[in-house]
Amino acid sequence: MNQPSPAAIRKAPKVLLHDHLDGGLRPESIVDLARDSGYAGLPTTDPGNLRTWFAEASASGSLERYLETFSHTVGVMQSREALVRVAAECAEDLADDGVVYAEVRYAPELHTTAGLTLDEVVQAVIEGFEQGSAGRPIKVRSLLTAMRTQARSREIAELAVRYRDVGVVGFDIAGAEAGYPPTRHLDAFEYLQRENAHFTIHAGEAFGLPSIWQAIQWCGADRLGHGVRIIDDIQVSPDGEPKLGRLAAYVRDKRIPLEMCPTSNIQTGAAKSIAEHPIGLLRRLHFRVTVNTDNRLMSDTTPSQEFVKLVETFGYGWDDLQWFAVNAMKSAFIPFDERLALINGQIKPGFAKLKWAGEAQ
Ligand SMILES: O=c1[nH]cnc2c1ncn2[C@H]1C[C@H](O)[C@@H](CO)O1
Ligand SMILES: [Zn+2]
Repeated sequence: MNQPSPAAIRKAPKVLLHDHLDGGLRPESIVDLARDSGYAGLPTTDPGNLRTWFAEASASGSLERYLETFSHTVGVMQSREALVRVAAECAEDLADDGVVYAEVRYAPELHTTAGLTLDEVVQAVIEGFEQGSAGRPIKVRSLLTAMRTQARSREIAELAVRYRDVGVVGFDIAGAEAGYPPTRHLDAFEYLQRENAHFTIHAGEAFGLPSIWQAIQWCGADRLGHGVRIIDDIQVSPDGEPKLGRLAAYVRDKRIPLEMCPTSNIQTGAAKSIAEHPIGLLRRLHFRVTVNTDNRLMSDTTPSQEFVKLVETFGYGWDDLQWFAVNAMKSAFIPFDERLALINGQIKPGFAKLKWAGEAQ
């Protein structure tokens, strides 16, 4: 079996569960949209400099500072046309990078300052994903996010349920984590559970175990956004023997998916480096780990790039990469039969072809 090169990783069928729509704009489009809409707040109107600006401004070591840069992307995503364009380009860029299935999230409440209704926002994004996916081997679905610092989670949860059969597959909360625990939005989560709806919660990124514990045991999260701090509940003895605390054991036993985003975690200070990122240990311990981008613009990354970094750092081979892709597909919020069809019809055959490329079968 050959080793995964960056070019081959790009061709591999990938699955993305944690990617923010307002964190993945093309710099060229931000400049265009700012000009068309009269948004005057950009730090520069040169697309190359803008790309560098986002990456540098996002690498402060603090989630709160990381989130400040979103004012510029959200600022140019206030019209139907802008949302359709950004969503279509998102689907195109992910398909170009070899992603076969993506759940892309955004907060509808952030896109209403120029007068769009929440429904109009959701419809525009669905339309954009459909446009960008047409004729490309990718399926893109929406997750609706409520901002945990605001008080609209129940309303957004209801919106997610209203659009569940036409492209929205789940719900999430995001934004500053410290001081805004998941239980603040318990009403929304209980509503979603009664509706048999799916949701993930950003937890264990900028706050520790209590946030993860609440997300799972109080709120009933199906998946964890990041969840890196679960490492605080795992002790490794000097001889390398791991000991899992009760919460870590629960997360592993229940196969709760961790939506890990290595580059973003380094920028926000949730991990020191790729080599020290908990993903290495969690993969070894067979947690249900998935690999994601979080914000391709702010983190100056792509799904392939995240895998390239992991291959370089941990020496992962094709079997590891396939394991991450299958884990992610199993954890998606689309129906079981559709997940199975993607695993057997696209992911496994795609990896088989790459693994043995150039070698006798
Ligand atoms: O990694 C993150 N943690 C918490 N909140 C985040 C992260 N990435 C993006 N967000 C916020 C900023 C966006 O405006 C919002 C909706 O996508 O979600
Ligand atoms: Zn995120």
